[in-house]
Amino acid sequence: MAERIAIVSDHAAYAMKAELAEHLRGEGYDVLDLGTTSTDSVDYPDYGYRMARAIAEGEVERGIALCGSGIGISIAVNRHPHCRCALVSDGLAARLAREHNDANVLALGARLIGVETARDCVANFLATPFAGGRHQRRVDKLTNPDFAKEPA
Ligand SMILES: O=C(CO)[C@H](O)[C@H](O)[C@H](O)COP(=O)(O)O
Repeated sequence: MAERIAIVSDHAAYAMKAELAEHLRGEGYDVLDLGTTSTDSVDYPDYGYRMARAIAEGEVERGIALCGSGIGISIAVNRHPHCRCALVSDGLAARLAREHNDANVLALGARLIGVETARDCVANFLATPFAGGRHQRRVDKLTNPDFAKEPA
């Protein structure tokens, strides 16, 4: 069965969201588009919330979140403790976000990168498994900050 991927953006990234959603559908993914639905001005925290809710409720395991810079939406998604959202602007960072950080949301800035770069980021994000090992211990400390402690 096709993996379901959620995608959200604010108005600043509406066009890039539409482009990525179409591309992903062409690649065979089941794309859950959680808005926004036009270039009318909206507030990115509301869309970060939608993404976080889709993950919390098990509708998707992974998602893509966009705004003008990617900064606002990544902060918004990361306010929700079950989300590990990585803001990236190249394919290598997208790969490392999966490999080392087990990121479950990829954030992109539509005003800062072009659509080809965005596609490359998405492709790397979706294709790369989490490496586990030493990275699992660190991700556990992100999931439960009580596990993090003063370094020795
Ligand atoms: O959160 C952001 C900046 O860190 C995003 O780029 C937003 O998309 C941006 O702030 C929206 O700006 P606008 O002037 O309201 O279009």
